[in-house]
Amino acid sequence: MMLHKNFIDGQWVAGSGETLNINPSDTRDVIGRYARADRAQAQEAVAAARAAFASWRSAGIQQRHDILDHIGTEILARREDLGRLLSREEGKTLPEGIGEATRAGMIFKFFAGEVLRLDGERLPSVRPGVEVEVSREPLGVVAVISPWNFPIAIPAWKIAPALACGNCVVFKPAALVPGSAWALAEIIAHSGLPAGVFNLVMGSGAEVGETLVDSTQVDALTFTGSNTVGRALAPRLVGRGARVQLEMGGKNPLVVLDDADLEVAVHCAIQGAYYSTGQRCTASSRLIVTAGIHDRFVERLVEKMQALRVDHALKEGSDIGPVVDQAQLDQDLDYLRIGREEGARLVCGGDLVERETPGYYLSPALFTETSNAMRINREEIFGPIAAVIRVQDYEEALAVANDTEFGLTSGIVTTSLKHASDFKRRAQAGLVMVNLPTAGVDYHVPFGGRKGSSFGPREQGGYAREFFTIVKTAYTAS
Ligand SMILES: NC(=O)c1ccc[n+]([C@@H]2O[C@H](COP(=O)([O-])OP(=O)(O)OC[C@H]3O[C@@H](n4cnc5c(N)ncnc54)[C@H](O)[C@@H]3O)[C@@H](O)[C@H]2O)c1
Ligand SMILES: O=CCCC(=O)C(=O)O
Repeated sequence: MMLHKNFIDGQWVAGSGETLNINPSDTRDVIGRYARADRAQAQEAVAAARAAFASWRSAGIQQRHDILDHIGTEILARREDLGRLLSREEGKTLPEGIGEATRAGMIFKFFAGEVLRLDGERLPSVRPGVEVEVSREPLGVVAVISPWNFPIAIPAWKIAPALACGNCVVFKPAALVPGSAWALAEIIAHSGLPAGVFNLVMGSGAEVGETLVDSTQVDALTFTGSNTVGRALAPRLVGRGARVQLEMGGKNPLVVLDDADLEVAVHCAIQGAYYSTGQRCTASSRLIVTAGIHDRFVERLVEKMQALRVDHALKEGSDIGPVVDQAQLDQDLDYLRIGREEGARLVCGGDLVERETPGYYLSPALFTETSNAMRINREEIFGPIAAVIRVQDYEEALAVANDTEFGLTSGIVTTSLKHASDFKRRAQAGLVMVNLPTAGVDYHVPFGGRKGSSFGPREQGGYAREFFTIVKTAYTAS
């Protein structure tokens, strides 16, 4: 089996060890061998990025555009294969895997366009005979640290804007999903980028991640992952004057009001809570339902849940793939136990499921009779588990929805324009969804949360430049 190497300063290099990645739908299936970088290699990657910065920052915008556009074209041309690899490695179903690969391609295309739209301002000065220009400059070396659950789209929405704005990149993917990261890196490596502008270092958070975080040659870190890790890293970057952007967990509410269309409500709950095995930062884990529709909603939801097929991610007809690995499965099972101990009623799912292939299969689970104070409603589970919280009216629903330390996405299902408009104004979240699942976002508009979910400027869309550039104000005597 070929060893997939790290990419440093334009060269493919072996690491100090190697990692095997395993298919969570079939644990007998070893996907590949991946080089594991150590501290020294992470430092070499940073040094290469630093050395490449001077010329990349002044590369013409046509060259930058063409390279990003080429990467996007290549990803789109290979989306079926990339999607298959992603699904085999992460466990989301094949349509979801191909969808994510497609999204990554579109992101590179979008940021190719952004290269041409990076604008500045020319303003009159308050002093006669003086002109003012406001321009944007790249930051330097950007470290990209990403999680396992969107192994190609999240790296894409960090790497593409970083390069578009003229930065050099050192990319450290999550250790569970080196395959998708390596495939993306291989496309980037063949795109015509000068050596050192983009570097891939696969390895552990404790070794490679920590090295990037503490390197004084790294000017910015864009991180997506858990709150525990993100919050611990941020002060170290801020402390040495580096920029940091964190996208972290969620405990996203979906409010269902009495006047909701029942089928829309159930569709949003199924999609938001269980697709991608519930392993999305945007997943709906708290279903906040008013009393008048509560019983009908639960009954119909359980009916639909029972029809979901949990099976091998690559099998046609699978709605939900496996949990990503044993550690995440243990966490899910722990929360199922905690929910029961807290007095919640498990009305559906939560069973380990046996299929033709040995994998981490868990049937989608629903708790009812829960309160917002329970741990299952306060802590991110990150699996196919949701809990219903019964409330009396809209005001109570809104208060419960906002009563969380997180604030990534918040959804409502209603036919009332008044409540929908009010919810859009008062939901304490970075993303608000009306009659749509809480998960599933566009690639050309800002993405990010509030409160404990995020820190720093938004990712994606034109807003991405706020993080990846620094503003300069120049005064000229005319
Ligand atoms: N808000 C968002 O946009 C978003 C998107 C996807 C996932 N997430 C969150 O990600 C989490 C799941 O992903 P995960 O388990 O990979 O998260 P994680 O925090 O364990 O790891 C994320 C990344 O950080 C690295 N890392 C770990 N320890 C490190 C350290 N000490 N120093 C530097 N790097 C370190 C990991 O190797 C990995 O690459 C969930 O909490 C989920 O909500 C958030
Ligand atoms: O897991 C975080 C990203 C979620 C996302 O991109 C989506 O819901 O579409």
